[in-house]
Amino acid sequence: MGPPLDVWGLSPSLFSWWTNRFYIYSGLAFALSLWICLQIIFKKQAKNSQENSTPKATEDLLTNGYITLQKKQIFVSGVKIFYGSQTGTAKGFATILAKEVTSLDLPVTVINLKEYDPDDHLVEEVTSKSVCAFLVATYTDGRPTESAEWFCKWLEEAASDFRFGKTYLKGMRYAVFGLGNSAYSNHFNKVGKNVDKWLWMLGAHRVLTRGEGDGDVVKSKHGSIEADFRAWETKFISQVQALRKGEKKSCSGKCKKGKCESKQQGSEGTEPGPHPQEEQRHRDVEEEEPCGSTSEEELGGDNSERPSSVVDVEDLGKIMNHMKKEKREEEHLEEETSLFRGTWKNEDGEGRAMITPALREALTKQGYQLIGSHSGVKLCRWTKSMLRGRGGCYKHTFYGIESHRCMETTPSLACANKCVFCWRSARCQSGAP
Ligand SMILES: Cc1cc2nc3c(=O)[nH]c(=O)nc-3n(C[C@H](O)[C@H](O)[C@H](O)COP(=O)(O)O)c2cc1C
Repeated sequence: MGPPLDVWGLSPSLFSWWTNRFYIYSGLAFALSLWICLQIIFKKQAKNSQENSTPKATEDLLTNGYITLQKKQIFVSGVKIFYGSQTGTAKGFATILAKEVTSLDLPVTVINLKEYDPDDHLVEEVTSKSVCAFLVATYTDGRPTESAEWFCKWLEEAASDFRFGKTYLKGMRYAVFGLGNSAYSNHFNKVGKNVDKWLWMLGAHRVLTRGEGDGDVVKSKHGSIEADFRAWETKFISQVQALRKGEKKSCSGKCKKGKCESKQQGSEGTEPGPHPQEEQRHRDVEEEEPCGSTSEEELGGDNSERPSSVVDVEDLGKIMNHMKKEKREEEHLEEETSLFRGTWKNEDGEGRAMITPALREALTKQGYQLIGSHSGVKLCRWTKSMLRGRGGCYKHTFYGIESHRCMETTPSLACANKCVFCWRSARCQSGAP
């Protein structure tokens, strides 16, 4: 028994509170935790409803009382339409296409190739996020229009110049529509084919198979050059819409050989894939998937690789056998070669080294003997040819010069010109001092 109430001077109610204090404390603690839980739930609900009420890409999120601006990702910033026209057909098509693109609410620029300097501006397309459409006509002997002459010349040279490399235009997205007439069977649409091929060789990403406009109404795929263009234009617009949403069409295997450029390049690999419904929609619109296969086939090579700019004929067999390995090495070599212009130093840290480890490895593999860090030398392939009884080079055949006894050299590995064929070595071969 505890002491009597009077002893503590407590009233009976206070006493009962005191004896039941444990239950009262527990009750209070429970009520407090319940209140906290409810607060958390209400806050979460409020946040969710706010998130759902505004599109994710454009919303300004209220977080902890601070406004955070979330950037909208732009997949296509606009469309640039380049045309090479003589009698106005390509120009007219460019105007029609521009109107269609404008209706998508996308900025569009129509550019006459005559007023465009690829040397200054083409590389901008790598980062511009534009989609470039080329509408180019073919003229006599497969030549471009006067207005597109310089552009084509530049592109052709760049595509075969290893200094530009196979990734010069990586990131650029393009589609080509060629205008021609199949009556000129030998050169039908040659300019369109070439522009498509050269851009591809420079690493640009073809977003749509090349369109071929045929002025011969009998042979034209859609009945006329205008109909050919309309069919291509529909595909192009559909493709731009898909790209704009950040979609990347997958290959359904409809393209030739079942190969899809989008798979090979992977340059847009970060972009999310298409929704099944969207994909179906595109299939409905298109006769074939917009994956490019043209240039790869024209070049007759493995689709997985762009053609190499420098191929030693003697090593062709080996190169073919080790295509992928070579490609990796060439990229490495390209990287290392660019160091000549910059900061690479030799092992002693003195001045610029003339040969990098990667270049050394590549040249050794091609059969060159390296001299110091500056030169390379290799037995002329005609020497082997002569020894095998297969004849010598033209200098021997025509002029009796025993050039096969000479050695093919790369006089200076540090030469800034990087000519594909070195005339100094040619002089050496011909026996000149
Ligand atoms: C003189 C002349 C030569 C042509 N040569 C070719 C040719 O070699 N290959 C080809 O596919 N089309 C050739 N064509 C067809 C044109 O490419 C075709 O008419 C095209 O639509 C012209 O486009 P443009 O009006 O924009 O200049 C030639 C047309 C003309 C008038």
